[in-house]
Amino acid sequence: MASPRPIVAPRPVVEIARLSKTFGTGATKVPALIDIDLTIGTGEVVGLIGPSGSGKSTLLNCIGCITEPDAGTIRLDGRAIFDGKWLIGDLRRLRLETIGFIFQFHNLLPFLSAWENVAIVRTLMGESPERAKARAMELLGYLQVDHRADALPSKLSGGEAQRVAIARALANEPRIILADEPTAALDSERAAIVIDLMKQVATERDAAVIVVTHDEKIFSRLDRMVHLRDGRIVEVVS
Ligand SMILES: Nc1ncnc2c1ncn2[C@@H]1O[C@H](COP(=O)(O)OP(=O)(O)OP(=O)(O)O)[C@@H](O)[C@H]1O
Repeated sequence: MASPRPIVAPRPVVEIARLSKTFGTGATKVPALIDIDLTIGTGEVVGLIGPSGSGKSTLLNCIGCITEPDAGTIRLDGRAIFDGKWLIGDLRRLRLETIGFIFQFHNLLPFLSAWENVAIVRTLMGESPERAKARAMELLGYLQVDHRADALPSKLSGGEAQRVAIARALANEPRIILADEPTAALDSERAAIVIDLMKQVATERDAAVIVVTHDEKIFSRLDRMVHLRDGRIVEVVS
């Protein structure tokens, strides 16, 4: 009999303090994030909610080390990443090792099969092609889409493509999964399955999942909803 999974207290994976970001200068100045404080732990699926232009994508991109904040601090998986400036020289490698990205329109490479789209992440990390394929097949199996491993993205349904995209986001065993409108192209049932899968991934793999979404049909499945308005957190609903 398999031994039960030990109960582990959540630990912070994303720690943000007083984070600010302004785009442009002078008359075109836009404060996109103002004094953001947010801590997200293992096992959590957190939604970033708010009207268009409220700063959701900017916050996701700062956590993903794609956009450089102006001020504040970011710690990812216990490591200081930003403190008024980047503290890590190779941000590309940091992203490759720590973060999995999932996008609205899955962003799979159209000329690679489902398994190749997943395996490429492992080969970029230096793994041999054989091992990378084996790992890709395992992840596609975990997401119950391995029967479509040889299909090109254009031949996958929306739900299948999003599962492959999640498998790809997991390929580097990230502690942090960032998803930008991952369910916008899916119907209610498939959207619910995708969010439940993310919750399963967060719990089983000690990861934190952050989802930017306008999709009201998934709100009830999120552990926490962080509401942004004009660059500030105005409400957090658990
Ligand atoms: N690269 C940029 N250059 C200038 N302004 C920007 C840039 N990116 C975002 N902004 C501005 O920063 C503010 C926050 O934008 P952001 O994209 O984070 O909002 P959002 O909540 O994700 O919006 P949406 O729901 O429409 O995607 C907006 O006023 C936007 O116009």
